[in-house]
Amino acid sequence: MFSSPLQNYLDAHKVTLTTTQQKGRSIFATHQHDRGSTIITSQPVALVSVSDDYCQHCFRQSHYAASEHTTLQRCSRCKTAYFCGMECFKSAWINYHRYVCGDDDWRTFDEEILERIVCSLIRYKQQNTTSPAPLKSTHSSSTLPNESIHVTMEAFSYLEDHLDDQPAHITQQLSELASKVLQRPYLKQKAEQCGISHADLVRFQSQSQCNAISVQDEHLFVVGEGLYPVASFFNHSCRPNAAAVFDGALLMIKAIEPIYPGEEITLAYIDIGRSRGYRQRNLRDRYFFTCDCVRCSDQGWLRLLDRMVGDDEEDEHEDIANVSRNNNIHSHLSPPSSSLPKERRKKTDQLDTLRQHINHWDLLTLSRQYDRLKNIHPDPSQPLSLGTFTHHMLQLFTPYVWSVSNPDLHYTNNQSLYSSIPPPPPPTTADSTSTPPISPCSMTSSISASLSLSTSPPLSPESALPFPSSSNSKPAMGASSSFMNQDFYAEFDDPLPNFAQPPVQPNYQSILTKAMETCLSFPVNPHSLMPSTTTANTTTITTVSSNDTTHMLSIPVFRISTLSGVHHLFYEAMENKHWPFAVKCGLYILIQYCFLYPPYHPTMAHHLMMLAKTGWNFIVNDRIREKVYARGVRRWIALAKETAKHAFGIHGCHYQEAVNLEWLFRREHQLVLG
Ligand SMILES: C[S@@+](CC[C@H](N)C(=O)[O-])C[C@H]1O[C@@H](n2cnc3c(N)ncnc32)[C@H](O)[C@@H]1O
Repeated sequence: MFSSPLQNYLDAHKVTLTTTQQKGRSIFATHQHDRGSTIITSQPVALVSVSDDYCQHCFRQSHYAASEHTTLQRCSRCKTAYFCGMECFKSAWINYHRYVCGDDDWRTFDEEILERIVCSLIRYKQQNTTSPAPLKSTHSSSTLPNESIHVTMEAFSYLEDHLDDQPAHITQQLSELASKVLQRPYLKQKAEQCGISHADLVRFQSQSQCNAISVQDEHLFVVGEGLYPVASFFNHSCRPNAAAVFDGALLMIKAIEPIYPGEEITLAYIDIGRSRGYRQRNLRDRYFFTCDCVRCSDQGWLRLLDRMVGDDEEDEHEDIANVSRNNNIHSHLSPPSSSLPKERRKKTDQLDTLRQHINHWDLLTLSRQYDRLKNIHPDPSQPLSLGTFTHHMLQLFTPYVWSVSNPDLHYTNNQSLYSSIPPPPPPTTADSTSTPPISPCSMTSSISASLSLSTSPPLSPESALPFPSSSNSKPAMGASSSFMNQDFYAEFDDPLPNFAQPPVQPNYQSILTKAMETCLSFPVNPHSLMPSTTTANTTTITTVSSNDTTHMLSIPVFRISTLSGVHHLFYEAMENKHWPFAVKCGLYILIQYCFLYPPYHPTMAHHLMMLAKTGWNFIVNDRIREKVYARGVRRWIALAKETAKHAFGIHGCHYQEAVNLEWLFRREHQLVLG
């Protein structure tokens, strides 16, 4: 039987394309895909950059992925486009740049995507021998067949367009756009010669709207938009088992759970950290379906979640939520709601309320109380506060969420997850016999943060401790075992807390179900200051304001509105280097993410890395020596490393940063453990 290039390509990657009645074409696994494995890569048929900081062809800052330095070169003709090297410049030139180099015409985003689709199609139809080189992976040395242009274009020909579902005014806009693009001098004649009509362009644009994907850099910032035909076959779930991450502009679909033969492989098209109302509206308006996943369906095991976090869009602070939430996979987010001055004032008040709650949260006391070994749990007759909620849930979620499904994290033998990864070189260059000072991690206002090893003064003379390994000398590069095999993570084997008795089954689903049931069992405070359209848990504290008037302040602990606000405060605190405050925000966000995202989701890996760095800066800058904090930071580093390894891969910046931070922590841990 004849098999097409696309079929062969999918077969080689152990997946199959099947049509189901409910979802149309869907991708199913034919073999097991381990967590962290790259299921497939996908080449774009059209790609638009929205950032000048990256090569406009491959979306990297340098031709050499490992290099931290930007080495972009400017096109000498138009002096506006940047490329990382000659190879990318040539490919971009063949693709599209030759048509627009020096052309000052302003194009909308949709116009540019459509032009690029038409250019790719013309080139393919004309069987042009000067094809641009496909994007290459810097991450893997896979022996699987690369995606040929035939595979990409065959997949493109099948893309869902939903043209019949588009409202009339949108169809009209698509038609106007198609006419405009067809007027471009470099397209008009060629399109005609290739038999590409106005109706085709209308369809392409409609396809683009329900298939295009936001391209993100490693820090989850959106750097462009692309139409990736092969990746477009994956359907959506609000609890996906795979995620799209990018190696430059090359899209990689990674398994974030073990996926077994016969299982459908799903991605999230929208940010799953949003309310049910927001998700449903976006999926309906842009993708024309009603989600029936385990979280959205009335029968799904995760159905309690939206009840807990609030399922109305009103539960969200749209503008606050947008501060750092650009991690939705598919683009064309609806614009943020208009912010009237009154609305703004309300939100500022809500942030102030949150700030007060976080200031009242006694991190040290609660960290000591909610120790898994002590089996403390909050008074079931009182509503939970931000602090009690966070510390209570931390016992249940970490490290079990990660470790139950991952024997590596049990650390019962020396073959831990480090066994194949050499430790980083000691972070000193000048004198290999002296120990460099302990230093904080740099955290700029952006999410991007890297280890800064040379700028900060030593913590104290005692910080220059020898390595805590059996010998007092530094480990040789590449020698992992003597460095990593102590019971550094022994506390991960703590017993379950009392409230998880009888023991929850050792799988993620039962832990999460137990956590949701526990949270919903706490009483609700009726005096909430936040929007309240559904039942939500709130808490009350008594505070004394500056003019000594006692106020009752209450917040809904689990709600997405609260998460959005704390998210905002987390970034604010990091920017102001207010580490204790940032740590509290980071812990609360982690717990909410444990509910909202699968544990190996890229958003989770990214947040864990931020939390690890925040924790490290807290103990270093504030010269903290409490053992309970050291344990916490150690845990965040381990989990950041573990999650980043699976979500982004060991070549990604998060994993490398976690390895470096672990190295620093281990070197200093005698100091911080006292
Ligand atoms: C990116 S495409 C995915 C592939 C698509 N099923 C196809 O046949 O080409 C997106 C479209 O797939 C369908 N789809 C994706 N996820 C779905 C889901 N969970 N339930 C129902 N339809 C879904 C919707 O029609 C949506 O507009």
